[in-house]
Amino acid sequence: MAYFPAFIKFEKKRVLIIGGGIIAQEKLVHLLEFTSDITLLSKDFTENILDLITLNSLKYIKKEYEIGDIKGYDIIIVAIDDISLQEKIYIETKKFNCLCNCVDLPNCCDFIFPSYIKKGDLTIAISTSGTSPAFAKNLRIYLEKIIPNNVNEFLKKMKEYRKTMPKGKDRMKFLDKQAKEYIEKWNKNEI
Ligand SMILES: C[C@@]1(CC(=O)O)C2=NC(=C\c3[nH]c(c(CCC(=O)O)c3CC(=O)O)Cc3[nH]c(c(CC(=O)O)c3CCC(=O)O)/C=C3\N/C(=C\2)[C@@H](CCC(=O)O)[C@]3(C)CC(=O)O)/[C@H]1CCC(=O)O
Ligand SMILES: NC(=O)c1ccc[n+]([C@@H]2O[C@H](COP(=O)([O-])OP(=O)(O)OC[C@H]3O[C@@H](n4cnc5c(N)ncnc54)[C@H](O)[C@@H]3O)[C@@H](O)[C@H]2O)c1
Repeated sequence: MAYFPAFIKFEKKRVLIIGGGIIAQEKLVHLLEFTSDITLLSKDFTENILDLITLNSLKYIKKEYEIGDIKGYDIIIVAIDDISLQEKIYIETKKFNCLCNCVDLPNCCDFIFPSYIKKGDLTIAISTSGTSPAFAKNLRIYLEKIIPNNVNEFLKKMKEYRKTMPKGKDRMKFLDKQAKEYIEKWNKNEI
């Protein structure tokens, strides 16, 4: 079944990453752009993860996973190199009101990580529904090069218009025209 693309508010959401290797590190780096309420639990951690823990004052627990460790968290990322334990943890998460992502098992993911571009208020998320993460990554690299760096300045202007102009058809038309003109200029390399 296809995944519904949504942007999740992380406010008041407690995140637990299980695992302390390369993939846990990649997921951590991405999550840190959106929240710092992240706890890590693992038998061991890479030096880079330990640096990120210190830099962002994150909580961490150095131990082997035991049943019950996921209790109290809202979002669980299972980034261990033990696939059968990933599945067991996913099944365990179903007893709790939380969302789980297992890095090796798309079938055991309530959500998947997209490849994404973030430039100020603009976020573009790319997913291949798990079919080809390598393609998602390379499409992200391609799009990153063509999206103008000053796009957030344009968005700030649009935000101001939406704040100051009265709601209604005239405002809708005006905003649509501004957006259309910005993209036309971008196409003509005039930005
Ligand atoms: C996008 C990105 C986001 C992120 O990680 O934040 C992400 N994977 C990235 C990179 C990447 N992952 C893998 C490669 C090697 C090449 C390849 O396999 O293609 C590369 C490329 C590289 O690293 O160069 C291997 C891999 N990945 C998964 C499996 C398990 C499986 O498929 O069964 C295996 C096999 C493991 C093995 O066999 O060892 C599973 C998932 N990986 C996803 C996301 C989700 C689906 C996203 C989608 O819908 O496309 C999903 C389902 C679950 C999840 O992780 O949430 C990030 C790029 C970030 C960026 O740079 O922009
Ligand atoms: N989804 C993706 O994007 C993606 C991409 C590539 C690889 N993978 C998969 O991700 C998994 C992790 O890869 P990695 O390179 O980070 O591995 P790794 O060996 O570097 O790290 C595994 C970590 O899990 C911890 N761990 C293992 N069993 C544990 C347990 N019972 N309790 C607590 N901690 C435990 C280890 O201590 C280690 O820190 C692999 O199975 C790999 O196939 C996923």
